[in-house]
Amino acid sequence: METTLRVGILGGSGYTGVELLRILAGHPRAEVTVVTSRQAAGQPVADMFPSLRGWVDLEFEEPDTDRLAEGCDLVFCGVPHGVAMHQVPALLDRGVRVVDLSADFRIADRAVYEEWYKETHAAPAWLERAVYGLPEVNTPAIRDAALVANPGCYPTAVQLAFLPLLEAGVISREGMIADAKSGASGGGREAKTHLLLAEASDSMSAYGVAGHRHLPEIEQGLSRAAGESVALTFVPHLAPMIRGIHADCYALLDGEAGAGLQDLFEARFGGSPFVDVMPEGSHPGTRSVRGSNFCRLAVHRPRGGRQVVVLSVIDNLVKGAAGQAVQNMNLMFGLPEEAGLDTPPMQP
Ligand SMILES: NC(=O)C1=CN([C@@H]2O[C@H](COP(=O)(O)OP(=O)(O)OC[C@H]3O[C@@H](n4cnc5c(N)ncnc54)[C@H](OP(=O)(O)O)[C@@H]3O)[C@@H](O)[C@H]2O)C=CC1
Ligand SMILES: CC(=O)N[C@@H](CCC(=O)OP(=O)(O)O)C(=O)O
Repeated sequence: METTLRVGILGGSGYTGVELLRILAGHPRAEVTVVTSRQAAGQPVADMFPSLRGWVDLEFEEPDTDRLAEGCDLVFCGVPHGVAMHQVPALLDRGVRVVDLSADFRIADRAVYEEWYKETHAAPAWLERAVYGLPEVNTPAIRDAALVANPGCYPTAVQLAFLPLLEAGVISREGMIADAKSGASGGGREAKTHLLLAEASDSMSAYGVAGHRHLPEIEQGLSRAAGESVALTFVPHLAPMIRGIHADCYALLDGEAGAGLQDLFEARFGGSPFVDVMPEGSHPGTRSVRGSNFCRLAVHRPRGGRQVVVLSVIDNLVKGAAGQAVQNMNLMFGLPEEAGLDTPPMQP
């Protein structure tokens, strides 16, 4: 008889938490047994999120390591960075496998983490053992991992766009640019002035141009793919939408390598169920992936010149967070990679 995986969500009242609950409600082999929130402890989940009435019959609980360790085979950690590194090791020590959605275990080099996150890392030994959870790169290691560091939303969109080009060595290491726009849910559910409707809607603004904390994570992934250090100019924007990331990724081709770019991308992602390489010259919108775990890519080479432009769209809460986390869970427990995730995007 097939067993059901018992799953906990630490930080279940946030945007990634409720997205995990939505996805897992339709998962054939996993059941959420514990969901935590300090502020909503004792409150039925469906009272806070009426969208889950009839699907989730649980109450939020205070975060408690014993309860999570006894009730769960795997815990998704959806708490802020700087918090996760204090809570994850105790679960791992109890034999629970963890997918951490925060940034705390994504950057292998402790000094780089501490420089960008302005925190002393509380669990450096686990930093070394964590597996970076981009399945399109790391599937074998993810299968065996105790701790998976789920990638950030911008890093997912940007890395998938550049990986085939770097792995094949067809672009210059100079002048790589990622110009990316994110929906407001990327900023989390906590009240923040710049995310108020009257601030974020009907306007768009760049931020973090001098250095966003996702830059070292993206450069780490791109450098691993290239086999040498890669630098990037990364400009994130807050866009007037709720979900979605649209990343325009620019690079200069080396020599005459451009002719087979479409074939290169199709071959690279031929075995990746959640990466869709669209017909050459397509313009995918964020709506084409909304609510789904897909990344859609479109390769352009304007006027047949040296410039290559790869458009990459994801839903920040799904392929950029909760969906990718479930994809990682599926790999860790030998389940079909698409389990719980094989639903089409929402249109409109
Ligand atoms: N939003 C997005 O698109 C993405 C987010 N992420 C990352 O995923 C994580 C969760 O993000 P998101 O859901 O947006 O964040 P939210 O701010 O929406 O939710 C945070 C959750 O963590 C809980 N929490 C906060 N502080 C603590 C604490 N000290 N101890 C225990 N629980 C705590 C909150 O509940 P309570 O305060 O009631 O305990 C809440 O459930 C973050 O690390 C984020 O950076 C990653 C990729 C994309
Ligand atoms: C629009 C917005 O504010 N986006 C967030 C990034 C999203 C996120 O949660 O990043 P981590 O996964 O690394 O935590 C930001 O720029 O900080």
